Amino acid sequence: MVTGADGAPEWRRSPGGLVSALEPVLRNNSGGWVGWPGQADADVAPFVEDGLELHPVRLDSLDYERYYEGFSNGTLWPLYHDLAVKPMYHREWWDSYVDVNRRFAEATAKTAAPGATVWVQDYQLQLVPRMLRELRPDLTIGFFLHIPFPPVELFMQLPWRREVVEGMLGADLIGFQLPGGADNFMILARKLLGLPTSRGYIRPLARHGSITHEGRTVRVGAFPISIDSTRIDRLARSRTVRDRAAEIRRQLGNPGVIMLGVDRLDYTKGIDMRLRAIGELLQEGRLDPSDTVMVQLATPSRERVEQYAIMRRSIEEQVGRINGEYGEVGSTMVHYMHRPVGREELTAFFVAADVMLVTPLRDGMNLVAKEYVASKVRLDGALVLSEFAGAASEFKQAYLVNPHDIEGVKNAMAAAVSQDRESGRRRMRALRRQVLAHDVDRWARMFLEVLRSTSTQEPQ
Ligand SMILES: Nc1nc2c(ncn2[C@@H]2O[C@H](COP(=O)(O)OP(=O)(O)O)[C@@H](O)[C@H]2O)c(=O)[nH]1
Ligand SMILES: O=P(O)(O)OC[C@H]1O[C@H](O[C@H]2O[C@H](CO)[C@@H](O)[C@H](O)[C@H]2O)[C@H](O)[C@@H](O)[C@@H]1O
Repeated sequence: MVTGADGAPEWRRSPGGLVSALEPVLRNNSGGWVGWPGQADADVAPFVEDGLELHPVRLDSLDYERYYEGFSNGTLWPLYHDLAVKPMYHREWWDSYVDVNRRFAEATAKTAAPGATVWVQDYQLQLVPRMLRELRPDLTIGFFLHIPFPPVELFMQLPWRREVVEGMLGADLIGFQLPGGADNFMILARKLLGLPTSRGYIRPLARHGSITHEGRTVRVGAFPISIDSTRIDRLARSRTVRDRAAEIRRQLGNPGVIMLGVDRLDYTKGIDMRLRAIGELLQEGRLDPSDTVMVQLATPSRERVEQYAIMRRSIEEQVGRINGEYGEVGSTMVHYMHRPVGREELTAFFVAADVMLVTPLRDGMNLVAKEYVASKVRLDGALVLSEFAGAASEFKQAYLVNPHDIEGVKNAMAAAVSQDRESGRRRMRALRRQVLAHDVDRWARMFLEVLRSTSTQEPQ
């Protein structure tokens, strides 16, 4: 919820992959959504918006600071993203996390029909499965983690590690993006809680693991999330988007190469390193500033968290430096926008871009990479993709890079810029086949099928 120009509250779609992925799923399953209204201190009664049933849970300003900015994004986010910055451990943040998780569990317990299926989403709500099971043992509960689950040696830093793992174990099925995260969780359940677990590695979608906990069997699996590929493919083919893409090219001065980055402004996304790589390629004469343009769309995110503010300053400085050195009157090298754009506009940027740069240091999946591929209906374009994004496990035909190896990133960018048409088309065709066959609807169906099958099984 945001305050509109006339001072009245308005509803806007939240940025980020979780909402993009789940909106179509809820619509197709006629489910209700229990969530926070997106504005602190707002008292909002349950309502229906654009056909979706929404059940707001109130957060006050202190909850926002301690639970959302604090424990969720100052502790868990960096801890689960390979310590990209130092996680902070504060007892009052943890207390707030427990308190807010309890409120979500209570709101859900009140809302859910007898025997309903509840699907709890993401790291902000890891305690809800257990709390909800205590309140409503009749429910079937799934939990999905959208971000990476770290190796045991990192997770063990968390002072409340036991509580978090036990919280998640309240679910009947715990889903991760990749088998690696699921395996990490299984090892942790064995080592930290001494629980009996199945052996052998987990495979995406097919091979699941199981953990025995308090007389129940908890299933664990990998379910790589995706996008509404058909919708994006259709949007990219529409006249409006194609015309807008052509206009964007013109507005950028019809350069030979348009490079694009689209990210929440987050230190995990590797925006700074991709700018550094561009700066060096220009300096070495491997990119022609008169024929190349970079567009970076950076959606504002978690702006009051200190590390995000630091990152923003550093990125804006880099943009200024590159433009200062290589820009000319009437032709800017890096076009940087720090505001969200509409879905059609975003798709037009994907259609216009010759090279897409997705270089996170660590990322659960990265839906932007999938959206770019789904938008490339003419098989043009090239995707430079970090090996540390979940999407890399499906996108072998991308230009895969290690974002810690700047020379490797520069070489991949240079190769993507100069790829020959036929090999580029071959790569893009293979990427598109993957993303069109594995859409978000399939992801949700697979998860929910396994979840429903758990409610009928006997404990092992
Ligand atoms: N409409 C719109 N969507 C955006 C914008 N920036 C990012 N997104 C969407 O937010 C999602 C980002 O998801 P993902 O790449 O998985 O990374 P996340 O931000 O860590 O969830 C994608 O669906 C993007 O298309 C924007 O400016 N406008
Ligand atoms: O709600 P915000 O704090 O603004 O953050 C936006 C979302 O970011 C994260 O997205 C993750 O989920 C994506 C879909 O599964 C995945 O592709 C991406 O790699 C993840 O970073 C976060 O997990 C969500 O909870 C946030 O809503």
